[in-house]
Amino acid sequence: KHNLLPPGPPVRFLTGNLHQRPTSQPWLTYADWSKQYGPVVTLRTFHKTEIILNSARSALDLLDARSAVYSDRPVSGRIIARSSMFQLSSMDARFPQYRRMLLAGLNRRATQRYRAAQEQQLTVLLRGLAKDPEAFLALIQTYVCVCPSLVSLPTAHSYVAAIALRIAYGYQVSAEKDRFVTLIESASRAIIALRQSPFYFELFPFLRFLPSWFPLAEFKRAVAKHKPVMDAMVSVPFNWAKTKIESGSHEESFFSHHFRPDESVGDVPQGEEEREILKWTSAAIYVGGAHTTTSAIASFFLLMSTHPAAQQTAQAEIDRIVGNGRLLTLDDQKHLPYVTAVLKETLRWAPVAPLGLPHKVTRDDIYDGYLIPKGTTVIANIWAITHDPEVYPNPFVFDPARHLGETPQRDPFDFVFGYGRRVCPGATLAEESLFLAIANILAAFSIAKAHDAEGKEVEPNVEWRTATVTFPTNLRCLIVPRSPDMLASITM
Ligand code: HEM
Repeated sequence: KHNLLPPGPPVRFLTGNLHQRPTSQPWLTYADWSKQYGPVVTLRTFHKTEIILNSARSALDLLDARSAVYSDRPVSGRIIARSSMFQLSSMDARFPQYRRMLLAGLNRRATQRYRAAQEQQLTVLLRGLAKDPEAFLALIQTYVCVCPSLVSLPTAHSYVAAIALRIAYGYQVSAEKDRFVTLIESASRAIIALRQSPFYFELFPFLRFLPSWFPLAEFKRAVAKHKPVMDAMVSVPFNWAKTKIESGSHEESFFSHHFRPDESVGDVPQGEEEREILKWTSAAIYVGGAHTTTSAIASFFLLMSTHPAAQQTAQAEIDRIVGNGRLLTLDDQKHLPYVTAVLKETLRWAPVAPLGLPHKVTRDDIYDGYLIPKGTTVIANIWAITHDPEVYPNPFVFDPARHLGETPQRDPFDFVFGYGRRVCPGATLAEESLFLAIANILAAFSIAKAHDAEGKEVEPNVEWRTATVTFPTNLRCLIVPRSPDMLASITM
């Protein structure tokens, strides 16, 4: 048995499971397969092996407990986004420093530095929501670049974009068509376009050595086309922030905290390589944080519109704490367990990254008697894990109360932010930005199902985008201020 891979759907000669690979919401198909083949499922495509972990136990046993060998990334991603923090090999000499820099700049103590900026952006968000709730929802979608027809809408009011850029660089998003937001969104679209490139390149990475005029090297031409905007995404904000620091007119940020303008000053000299790492870690804050947090806020709107009782319970809790209508801050969180439970349940019910990011194992391993060969891509099916009835009874029911009481169910934060040495370094910041957003939105607004032209409620008909970061599309709901006074006082 030790030479056997974990079970999986039957393979065809040469192409393996290619004919069965799901093209839409693969996490659902993988979860179905796990009922037949067990929680650890093998998939083969030509010579490539992928192992999908569909249970909490297998994900924690392998990706967390054996993280020393399960923390590499597959090569294909590295080809798409060279030097990107997300794809950096765990064997790369720069990896520990990348991680250290991100964790030190984004841990709970460090994020306190950004509280004022977060609260300021929050006021902008609440005002924007009051002024044009419909547009706000469109903006969320624009932000994720799922709908090209919406891309021209102003993204400047986006709470998350603004927070990410302020925290990363101390940059304040300007009114409409902000140049950094536009640039970064163009680069995000380029990355999405590259991900849709021919699959054979992913399967046979050696094709990257073909000259770009070669017929099969289409992907290489696409990389060359998109490279300038992807490079600009990291270097333009970097150069802006550097100039600000050098002129002494900067706002405190992740960047300013790590950047040393003069190499000879300070106890740690800053060389070319360290600057390069800082450039990519700063960009990772936007790339990693913006779409994910936005997706969670979108799911929150959807769930509040369909679960009025949960919404009212959360609002009653908020009203008891801040009857006077002030802005809720992170210091209030300890008094708001139900609101915190709404946040946890939103991320459990609609995990933002249903398949996380792929890991790669760096040496042969044995698990439950099966072989997991060196080089295998290992994917945690986060969606299946947060819908596992053994961990979360009645998993399809949205029930914040499951996270409360003497014996709360397992904290979904243990799963939704990934695992081991690759666990999301922005988890604390994400939790804080999300808490601030949802608590204050609940304090100020009521969220209900959208109405049709005759004023009748319309059942939401959302579809979940198939991508690394999913998102409820076709999202519509009715957002109305709970009371004009309350709104006026918290956005004053
Ligand atoms: C609701 C919000 C978020 C969710 C659900 C989320 C989830 C994830 C997941 C599942 C991974 C992959 C972990 C793995 O490979 O096992 C990840 C990686 C990452 N996330 Fe997040 N994330 C969120 C917000 C953020 C924020 C706010 C930031 C930055 C400030 C961020 C920065 C990153 C980075 C840089 C990585 C790559 C880590 C690495 O490859 O070593 N994320 N995130």
